[in-house]
Amino acid sequence: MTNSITQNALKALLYELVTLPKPGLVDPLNQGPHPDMDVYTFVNSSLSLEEYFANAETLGRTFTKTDLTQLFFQLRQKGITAEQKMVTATNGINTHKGAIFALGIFVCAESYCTTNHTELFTTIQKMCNGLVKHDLVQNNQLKTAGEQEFYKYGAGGARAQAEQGYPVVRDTALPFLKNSTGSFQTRLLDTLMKIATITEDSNFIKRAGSYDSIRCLHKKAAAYLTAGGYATTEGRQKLLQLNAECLANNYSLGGCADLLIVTIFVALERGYI
Ligand SMILES: CC(C)(COP(=O)(O)OP(=O)(O)OC[C@H]1O[C@@H](n2cnc3c(N)ncnc32)[C@H](O[C@H]2O[C@H](COP(=O)(O)OP(=O)(O)OP(=O)(O)O)[C@@H](O)[C@H]2O)[C@@H]1O)[C@@H](O)C(=O)NCCC(=O)NCCS
Ligand SMILES: Nc1ncnc2[nH]cnc12
Repeated sequence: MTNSITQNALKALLYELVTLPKPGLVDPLNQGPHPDMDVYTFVNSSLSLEEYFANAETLGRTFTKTDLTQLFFQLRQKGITAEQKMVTATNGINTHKGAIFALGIFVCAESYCTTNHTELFTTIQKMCNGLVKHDLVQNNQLKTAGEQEFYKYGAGGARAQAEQGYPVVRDTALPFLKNSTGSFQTRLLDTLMKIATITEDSNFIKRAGSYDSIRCLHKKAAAYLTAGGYATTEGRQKLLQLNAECLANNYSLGGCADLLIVTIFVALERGYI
């Protein structure tokens, strides 16, 4: 039977998916600016990752060396295989590349921490120590959106979050979700928007074509929360407006979605939700 860490990882993917109405993202009512994927594509993608999370969990539990960067590089090999499985399950569509990276790290680290009685975010920092330098500074073939944005703007994207021990999750999203009240939908949507107030989402920046555009997203997400979030009529109106803008301009919040996924995972592990 699948153990609870792996189950919580799968739950986190599905909780994020069914949350609606999410701006710039796929949900059960809307494909947002992602015409090549829908909710079924994400269900197929999520289930294809079960074995990967189980492997990440085993890796964390059985790792005995002191240099935790070796744990990360062993996990990455499994992540590359998981990406191939995801692409097969989705007929070639990139649904969860960012989540394979981020949630894989959280699952592996959580499992390591449970066995070794260490703190989660510090363990992640140790696993990902030097990652930006390894992947971006010493890399002269910058191909992906994240790699090119590092070259153009110095933004470290998904790797920088990991190397810093996910400060967006640790200091902002997780305390926010823990203290939130109301329906699940309201809590998770508001947490997504909280994440969107501060995240340098490389997916959004790539689609918008400029780094400055992310400041505009930060402001709109903050205005939604100031209006009272999803529990208020004004908040809902602002969210629907942002949804429409994302659709019209082809903006995606893929990186924010991944950070919501890992926040949900930790909240489930700690019994906050
Ligand atoms: C380190 C990797 C994640 C590879 O990263 P990449 O170089 O692509 O770097 P980033 O762009 O920085 O991040 C990748 C995805 O991570 C999500 N993300 C973005 N910003 C953040 C952030 N600030 N914090 C956390 N996470 C973030 C986001 O994922 C979502 O968007 C995906 C779709 O986006 P993208 O791939 O750019 O777009 P396309 O497929 O072209 O489609 P369109 O949407 O434009 O149509 C989706 O998957 C969401 O999950 C970022 O995209 C990791 O993959 C890795 O380690 N790779 C290297 C493997 C390797 O080492 N190979 C060599 C052998 S050793
Ligand atoms: N719901 C979603 N829509 C689009 N990209 C995503 N990446 C992770 N979750 C996503």
